[in-house]
Amino acid sequence: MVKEISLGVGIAVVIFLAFRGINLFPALILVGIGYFLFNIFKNQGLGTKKSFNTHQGAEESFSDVTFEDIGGQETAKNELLEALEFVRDINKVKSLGIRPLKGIMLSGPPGTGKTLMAKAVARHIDSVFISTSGSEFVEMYAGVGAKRVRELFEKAKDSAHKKNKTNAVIFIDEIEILGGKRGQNSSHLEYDQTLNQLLVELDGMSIDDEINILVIGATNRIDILDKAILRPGRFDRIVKVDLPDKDGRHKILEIHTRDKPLAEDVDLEQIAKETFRFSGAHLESLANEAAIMAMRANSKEIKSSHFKEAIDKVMMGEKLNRRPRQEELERIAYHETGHALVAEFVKPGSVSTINITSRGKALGYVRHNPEDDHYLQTLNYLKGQIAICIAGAIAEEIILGNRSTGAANDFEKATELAKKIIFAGMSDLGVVSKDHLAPNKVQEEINKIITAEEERVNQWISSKQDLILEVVARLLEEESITGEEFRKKLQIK
Ligand SMILES: Nc1ncnc2c1ncn2[C@@H]1O[C@H](COP(=O)(O)OP(=O)(O)OP(=O)(O)O)[C@@H](O)[C@H]1O
Ligand SMILES: [Zn+2]
Repeated sequence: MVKEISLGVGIAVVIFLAFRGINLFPALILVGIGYFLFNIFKNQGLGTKKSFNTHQGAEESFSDVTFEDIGGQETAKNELLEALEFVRDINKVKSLGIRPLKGIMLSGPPGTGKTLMAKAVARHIDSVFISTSGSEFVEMYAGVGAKRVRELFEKAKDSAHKKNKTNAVIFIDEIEILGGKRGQNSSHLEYDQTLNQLLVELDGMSIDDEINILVIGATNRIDILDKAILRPGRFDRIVKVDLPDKDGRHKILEIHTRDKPLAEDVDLEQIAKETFRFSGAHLESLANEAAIMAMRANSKEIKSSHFKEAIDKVMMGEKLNRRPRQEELERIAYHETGHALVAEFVKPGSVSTINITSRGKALGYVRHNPEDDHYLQTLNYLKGQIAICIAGAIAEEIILGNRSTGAANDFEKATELAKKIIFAGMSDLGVVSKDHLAPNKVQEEINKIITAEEERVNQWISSKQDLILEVVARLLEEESITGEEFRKKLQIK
């Protein structure tokens, strides 16, 4: 309606000016500018009714997730529960004059259960749960983001009122999008206002408010957050959520298979061992994929073999349609067998599967039986890992006479490992500082470390060429070979 009126007025002005014999050009420009401004106001929500809607991106729900539904993450869960005492015991907190808990920052890689935790928190303190994402606040027009932040907090209070609750949890996923460092360049002006508004809301919250709001942010880039957001009285609890360890993976698998018919031969602990570096989201998808494999095989139960297939699928993505040429496959087989052989030398019993079926990005792969997760790495361990990394290329070289580009990634990894040795003070350079070591010195030492490993690997591979030929023949036939079978052949040779 407003739009029609303003257009009408514009046209009337133009006609009037035309009658007066005045040059139309400036008038048209004026009308244009008017129309442009009108649109800006409209989008800012000053011109039309629509804008008074509450923030559309935020979703309100009641959370039925409990802390029991979250596998592993014991440290994170305990930290959260401890922090929540403050919310549950609000009267004590008040009487002692303790600063109320306003914000918690969950920091960690994708798929590790940050959203689940926020939901469990909401349930634990019996509150409404409003969730949104940092990306919802990014708009072209100045002020829109800030307005949405205001609306978000209004909505939280409103919902709590309507549901007769005294607590509300606001969950902001990907908070780094709106809470990134301010003032880095002028186009960040919009984010600045949005972030400022969030800080204003947090600072404005008081222990005497009728509704207690707890804001939970989640990010996998805590390094790029504006420091202001993490200050006391804002998101001053940082809870780290890591990839699950073996035990955690086991518990997560139990959670996601509790309603599924598992066959006798399924050993969740073994699966947990084989899914090193899987996130909770990967494990959830693994359980689902295994069930799909069982359905395809017309099986009423999910068997160990279905899990094995599902692990490969989740790990490497869908099988590619394109089958590599025979000579390419052969090269891949030599390469992977090289990795596997050295892995067995470095740590007997560590190979779980060798596979040359091309899946996802990697052409072939060796799956390792990961040992217990460990947090400290010895020099011998790191050297062994370097040897395993470069073994693929060396096998190609010894047997086929040259290396290929397929090993580029392996060498990158080997270089990283060598750097770890150097900067942990475990190389011949002794204890060194990153800042004071000339790059060519570092490179020299990297070369030295890798060359020493190349010698070991050369010997190992040269001494087992017969075995490698045999395994490769088998791989070309069957596409994969199990660790047990591989070790049997290794013992005979
Ligand atoms: N610790 C866990 N226990 C049980 N299930 C989990 C766990 N972690 C993740 N999951 C599963 O993965 C799914 C995705 O997890 P969630 O969305 O909580 O991760 P997130 O850390 O918020 O990820 P993102 O950073 O990508 O938003 C969950 O719905 C759940 O099925
Ligand atoms: Zn490789």
